[in-house]
Amino acid sequence: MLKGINLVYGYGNTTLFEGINIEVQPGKFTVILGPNGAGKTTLLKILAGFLKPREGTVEINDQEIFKLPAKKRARMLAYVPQEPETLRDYSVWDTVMMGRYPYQGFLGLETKKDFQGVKKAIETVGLAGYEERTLLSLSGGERQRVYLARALAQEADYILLDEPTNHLDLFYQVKILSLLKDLAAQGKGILAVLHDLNLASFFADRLYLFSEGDVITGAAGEVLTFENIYKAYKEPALVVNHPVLGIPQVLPLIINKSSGGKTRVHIIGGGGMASGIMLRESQQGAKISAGVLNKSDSDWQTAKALGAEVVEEEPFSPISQESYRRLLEVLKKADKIVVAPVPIGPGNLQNIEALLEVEPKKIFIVKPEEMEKRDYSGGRATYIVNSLIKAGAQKYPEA
Ligand SMILES: Nc1ncnc2c1ncn2[C@@H]1O[C@H](COP(=O)(O)OP(=O)(O)OP(=O)(O)O)[C@@H](O)[C@H]1O
Repeated sequence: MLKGINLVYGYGNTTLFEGINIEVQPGKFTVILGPNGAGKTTLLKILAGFLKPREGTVEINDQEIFKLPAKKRARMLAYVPQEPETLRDYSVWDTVMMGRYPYQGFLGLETKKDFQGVKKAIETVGLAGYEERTLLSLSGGERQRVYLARALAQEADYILLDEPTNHLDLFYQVKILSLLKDLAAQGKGILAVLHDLNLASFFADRLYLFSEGDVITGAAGEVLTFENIYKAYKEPALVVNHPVLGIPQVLPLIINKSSGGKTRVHIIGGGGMASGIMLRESQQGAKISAGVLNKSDSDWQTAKALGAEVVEEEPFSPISQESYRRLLEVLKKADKIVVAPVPIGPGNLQNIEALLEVEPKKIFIVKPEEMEKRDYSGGRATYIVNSLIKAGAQKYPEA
């Protein structure tokens, strides 16, 4: 196991992070995420033994990394930088051969094993035929694969990589991350700094998300939540569960937030049924509100991400008197109220009952003809909706 224990670091008088603990397990693919300048590269360099922390220590297989002789350390741990500070124009072959240095004696004589290791590493990253090319003649993505090949040739137990995909096209990103995942499956401990939350969600066994000088850790489903992402990046994003893979996928908001609009649209939803409507109304310039929604519900996340006013309750809690009072206030302010095609159980029944207190003409119901099918309130919701329609409520137009 590679462990960073109670790490404290800062440059000059500043403190970048304090008391960080991180574990890289053999057989696992671990990923560090976080905003620009959070300290990801710094942490990686500390774990690789290149920077000494102000406090805390790094242990590799129970030995303190800073006490290990360089060659021994290099047999245990390989580091793949983003781009080395000074780039000498070595050939691809010679660069990858540098990975064999920890196995070579004083005279640096290359053995058959070194030769085979380099050849195999170059093939693995898809650069066979490039052996004689020099680094400066390569594209950024090809160069990145050379550094990865050098780390593979090093045959270390742990591979630490700083943004190994940042120059790669989407398909090479997936290829390289799949390769790292395979290496983890073969028993290596892989730690990579990534920026792409969705690829991290797919590939990582464990995530560390830098957030306000600390790290949030766990599996993708635990770390990549609306709240954690907002806390770390100070930006709202939609987090949706991938329908097939069942992992979180993060969509940055590249649409208008709802703050500027004049028309107030309130949306009653839940369970993701209202997210599309919220996005549509928001894009059309409405100032939206939503609720009552349970916190962390996917519609709640969307509403929050869009900057909507949300009447909210704790997860799985019924609507309290206070929330109901707030709901009525928000409904009265709204110019338009949209009822999404949600199943109506006891919680949402109160949302529907509240509609009896507002002007029916401003109510729009999605697929009212299917109301009965999703009514789990013993017919009460259908009765209310039908009477609202009689009094002037309308069908919400399909997108
Ligand atoms: N040698 C240095 N001297 C002073 N400040 C530094 C030094 N190296 C990094 N920093 C600062 O420390 C902070 C963290 O840098 P680091 O490179 O670890 O961040 P990062 O999370 O990897 O960022 P990015 O996502 O932009 O690559 C940044 O504000 C950076 O400017």
